[in-house]
Amino acid sequence: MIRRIAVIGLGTMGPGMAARLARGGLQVVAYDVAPAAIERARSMLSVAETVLDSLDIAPPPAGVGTVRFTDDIADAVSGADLVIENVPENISVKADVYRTIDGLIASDTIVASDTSGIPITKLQEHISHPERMVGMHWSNPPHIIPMIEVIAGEKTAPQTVATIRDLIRSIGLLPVVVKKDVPGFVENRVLYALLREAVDLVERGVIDPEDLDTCVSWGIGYKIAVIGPMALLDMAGLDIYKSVSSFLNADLSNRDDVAPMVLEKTEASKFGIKSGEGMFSYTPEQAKALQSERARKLVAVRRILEGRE
Ligand SMILES: NC(=O)c1ccc[n+]([C@@H]2O[C@H](COP(=O)([O-])OP(=O)(O)OC[C@H]3O[C@@H](n4cnc5c(N)ncnc54)[C@H](O)[C@@H]3O)[C@@H](O)[C@H]2O)c1
Ligand SMILES: Cc1ncc(C=O)c(C(=O)O)c1O
Repeated sequence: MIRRIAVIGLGTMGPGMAARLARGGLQVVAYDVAPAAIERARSMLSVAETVLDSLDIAPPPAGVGTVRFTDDIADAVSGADLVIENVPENISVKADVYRTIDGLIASDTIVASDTSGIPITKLQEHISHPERMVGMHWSNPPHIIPMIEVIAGEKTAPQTVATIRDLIRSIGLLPVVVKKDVPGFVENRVLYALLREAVDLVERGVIDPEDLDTCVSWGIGYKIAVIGPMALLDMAGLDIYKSVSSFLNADLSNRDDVAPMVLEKTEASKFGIKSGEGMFSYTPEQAKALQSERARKLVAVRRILEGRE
C-alpha cells in the first residue's frame, strides 16, 4: 500500500506532480538539490492547487494529502513507500540519485523514474533492488494531463507494475501500461515523430513557426484529442492511408541527429519559456499569463472530453 511518496527533483515536472499526488490523499515529501527550485516549487504548488480545484478534484480529508518540502534527501526518502525521481534526463545524474538513496530506503520501497524515454532496463543497472524499479512517465503539465505511462524494465517485478498502475487508478488518473521497454516508450515516440517533422518543415522554410502551430493545433491536435490515431485511420479510410503513405512516407524527415536549428538555440541557452526565449520570445509577464491561459483552456477541454460540461 502506497501512502508516503518522495518526489525528487522540483523543476518543470515535480511541483505539479506533488500537488496532484497530495490531492489524491498521499503524503508527499518534496526535495530538490537546488534551494531556488524548492522556493519556486512552493509557489507553483498553490497555482497547481487552484487548477485542481477548477477540475473539481475534491480535496482529501484533513490531515492526509499534504506536501512537505525538505532540503535533505535522507529526510525526503526515509519511510517512503514510493520515490519518484524527476531529475534531468541524463543517466549519470539519475544514477547518482539512485546510488544516494539506495542505502536510505527499505528494500521494498518502489523507485519510479519519470524519464521521458531512457529505457528502464538501463536505469535498473544503478540500483540494488531492480525488481522494485519502474517507469512512471507523466505528461506535462502533470497536474492537468491524466494519462501516465507505466513501463517495466527487464528486471521489474510484475507486482511493482501492478502496484503503480493501481495507485494511478486509485487517485483518478489513467494508467497506460507499455508492453515493451522501447526508448521513448509510446507517448514520446509518437510526439517526437511529430516534432521531428515540424522542426524540419520550419527549418526548411516550408512554413513559419506560428503557422506551423496553427496548422497542427487546429488541424490535428483538436481532432486527435477526440479521435485517437488508430480510430483516425478508420475514419479517414485505410485505402486513403495506403495511397498517401505509399509516396509520403519516403519524403518525411528521417533525420537521426538533432536538427541544427535546435542545436543553435540550445547552444545560445535559448531553452524556451524557462529562459525567456526558444522558438518564440517571452517576457516574465507573458510567460506567467501564458501558463494560466493554457491551464484554463486545458481544464475546459478536459471537462468537455470527460463529459462534465
Ligand atoms: N519537461 C517535460 O515536459 C517532461 C515531461 C515528462 C517527463 N519529463 C522528464 O522528467 C524529468 C525531469 O524533467 P524536468 O523537465 O522537470 O527537468 P528540470 O530540468 O525542469 O528539473 C530538474 C530538477 O532536478 C533538480 N536536480 C538536479 N539534480 C538533482 C539531484 N541530484 N537531486 C535532486 N534534484 C536534482 C534540478 O535542480 C531541477 O530543479 C526528466 O527525466 C524529463 O525527461 C519531462
Ligand atoms: C518536448 C517534450 N518532451 C518530453 C515530454 C515528456 O516526456 C513532453 C511533454 O510531456 O509534454 C514534451 O513536450
